[in-house]
Amino acid sequence: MDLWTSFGSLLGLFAFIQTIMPVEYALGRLGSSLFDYLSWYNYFEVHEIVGINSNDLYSWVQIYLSSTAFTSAQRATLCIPKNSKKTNYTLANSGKVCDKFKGANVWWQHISDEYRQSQISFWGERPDEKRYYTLQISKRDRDRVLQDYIDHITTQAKKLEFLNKEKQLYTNSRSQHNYEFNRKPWESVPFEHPSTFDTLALDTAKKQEILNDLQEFMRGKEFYHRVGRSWKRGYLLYGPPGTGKSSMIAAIANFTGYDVYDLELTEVKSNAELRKLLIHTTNKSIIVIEDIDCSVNLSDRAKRKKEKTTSEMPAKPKGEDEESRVTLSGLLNFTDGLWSCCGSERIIIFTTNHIDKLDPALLRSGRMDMHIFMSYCTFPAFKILAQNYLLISDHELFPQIEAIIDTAMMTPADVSEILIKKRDSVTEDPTEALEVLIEALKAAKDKPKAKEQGDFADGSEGVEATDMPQDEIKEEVGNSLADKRSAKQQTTSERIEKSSDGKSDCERGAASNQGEE
Ligand SMILES: Nc1ncnc2c1ncn2[C@@H]1O[C@H](COP(=O)(O)OP(=O)(O)OP(=O)(O)O)[C@@H](O)[C@H]1O
Repeated sequence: MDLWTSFGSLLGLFAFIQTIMPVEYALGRLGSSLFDYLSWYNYFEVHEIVGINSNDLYSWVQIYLSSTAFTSAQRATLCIPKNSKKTNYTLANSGKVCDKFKGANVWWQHISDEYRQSQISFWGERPDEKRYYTLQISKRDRDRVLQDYIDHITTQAKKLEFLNKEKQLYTNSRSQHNYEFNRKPWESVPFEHPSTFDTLALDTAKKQEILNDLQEFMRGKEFYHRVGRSWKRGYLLYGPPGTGKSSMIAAIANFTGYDVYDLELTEVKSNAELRKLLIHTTNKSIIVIEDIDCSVNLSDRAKRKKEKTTSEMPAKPKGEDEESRVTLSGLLNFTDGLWSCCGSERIIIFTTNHIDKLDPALLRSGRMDMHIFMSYCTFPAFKILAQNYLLISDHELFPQIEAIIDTAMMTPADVSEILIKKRDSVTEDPTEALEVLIEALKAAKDKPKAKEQGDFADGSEGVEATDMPQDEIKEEVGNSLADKRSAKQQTTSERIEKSSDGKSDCERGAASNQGEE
């Protein structure tokens, strides 16, 4: 009798439920609950949209599943997104893949449902797409691996996203007019420079030292935090034109995967604008100021003060120009002032052909942590170029080249130029290319005398070598004396394009920024 009473009550309850929800729905829910209860597995849905917001986890899962390990899926969607060269791989609708984590098997399925939006828009009711992933995991493994697995997916996806991200090359160079209206401090294009540490002609030990330094820096988050320093590193690249300073920057960008901000200092009107530019750079980036000696008047303050007192020129009223242009102190604040800490994992690179012109304050450790001398082409550097351009690692003419290359003082750019013209010999015999190079090296060896007399074949003039004492330079940069000599000697061989007013771009850039102190 009791049984019949209970059955009657159940029917009553069922009738009541039926009045408030459709019967198919009730049966469907009942069926799926029963299925969930009896199944060996748990199912988790990761929706693309939660409420009105996009779900980050959906994107991470998508990136994670698109990694090559998952090309085992039977159904996949392939596409090449606009502005990308890489093929994107995603699970097709209802496509399923299996993954393994900590000994457990998990299955992912991608579902894409079309459904009618409940809201009536201006155009009437319209179908929309509801996309989500279903994660299937055995109940036995769920508590043991689920949280770790989700963390693993997020970490891996972030890494993949960073590696696959197209690097950008930013510049602040634009007219004042645009700047006022745009209010966008940087503009960018995809960064596609092919230079890498493999193609860079540089002594192996020096190359390795730089690579180690970069690696230490990139995994130094804990370290920088522990010692209370902001996570940034400064490199000063100096040496004659054509020794690979720009190529080195590109190689660093390709190695780290960081975006490059090429800061055109002559376009920056004030310290405040410089600060604004700095704030608008992202983490994991390289901020470059090329030819820094040409951008602002950064010559040694002590020297300039001395020059001022000996000259009869009346001093400018204090602060007259401070607000209207970038000053040395503004630049120093940019590199290690309070505002420089507003981001992390940043590399600042300055390049110069005239290290002797820079104020020592700019060179001190903490600002420029590593001073890298880009030298004339040495024999080990030549061997890298020979490998790149002629695909040879040895040749019977190599000893001849080794004997004269150091005294010839030829830049890697000049050597590359000769080898590139003779690249046809790759398919035949590289001997002709090497013979032409030997002739050029011999000619270059005899050239310094002519250079000192300003007797350039192309009509450009040599520049006065600096009178800065060697021990002073050595103290500043801590590199070998011989290297410094070469760095200074390059000033005599530098080619500067003269315009009709007789001034070089460098001279004009520096002149426009003079008198800031
Ligand atoms: N060390 C190098 N390794 C490989 N290629 C080099 C090297 N140096 C120069 N080159 C070649 O010469 C070209 C010019 O070099 P790059 O612009 O990097 O020199 P730079 O020192 O930055 O010159 P500048 O001071 O005039 O800007 C490069 O495109 C590259 O082909």
